[in-house]
Amino acid sequence: MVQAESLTKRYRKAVAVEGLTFRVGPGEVYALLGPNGAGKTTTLRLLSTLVRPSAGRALVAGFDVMREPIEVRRNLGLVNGGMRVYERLTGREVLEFFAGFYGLKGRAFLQALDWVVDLLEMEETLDKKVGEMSTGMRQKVVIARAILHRPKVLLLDEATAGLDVFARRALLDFVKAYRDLGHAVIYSTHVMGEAEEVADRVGFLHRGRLVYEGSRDEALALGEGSLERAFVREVGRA
Ligand SMILES: Nc1ncnc2c1ncn2[C@@H]1O[C@H](COP(=O)(O)OP(=O)(O)OP(=O)(O)O)[C@@H](O)[C@H]1O
Repeated sequence: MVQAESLTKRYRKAVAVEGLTFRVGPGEVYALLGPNGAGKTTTLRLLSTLVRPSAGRALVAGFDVMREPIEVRRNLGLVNGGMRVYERLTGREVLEFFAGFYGLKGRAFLQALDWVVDLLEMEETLDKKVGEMSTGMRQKVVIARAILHRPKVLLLDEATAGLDVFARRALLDFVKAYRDLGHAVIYSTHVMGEAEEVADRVGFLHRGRLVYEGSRDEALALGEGSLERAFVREVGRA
């Protein structure tokens, strides 16, 4: 579902991502782990066609991010921590607005709406203004608008930032549920405990390079039960 080969992004003064090669299959959560500045956000921006690679290539659902950006976007959902939502609209209005971008109108929109409302248990957000919602409700609206078109690939970038314990729980459960529908999920975070829970495989990013990749269980064994220990050990060796 996602295939990156020697993916590289250089800025004038910095190399954000260098020679990344990894794959994520259907029904798999791949956790991209690294501290701030490791290159996680840049990797997700490259995959979502928001920035162009300096070298290498990436395919999303079989489409090339450089040559077929529209098809890539059609097959992709992106959730950032701290995404803003129009405060004056209700949940339903936000979703209707975004559905328009995906060409979901009339019956198709209502079907998509039913589907996300069921999946995210967000009935109560539909007639409420975003400005009057709890952070957990807002987060559901943010996720719902990212998946209305049922993307095969879902990218989450520090998506639990600023969430309380209930909202975080709901998000982690949603990630697993979305994976169980057979979709590919890339979960980027610096919070190792979250990856321990949701990841099938993990990749450790350090200064733009993938320094380790393995199944969650392999990584846990490497760190004697702790991903954080495994991370520190592998980064130390790199
Ligand atoms: N537009 C840009 N121009 C110049 N340098 C950039 C740009 N975007 C990112 N970088 C640099 O690339 C490196 C990786 O940044 P990136 O945001 O991808 O890291 P990250 O792992 O997502 O960290 P964070 O969690 O802080 O966003 C950093 O050194 C950053 O300063």
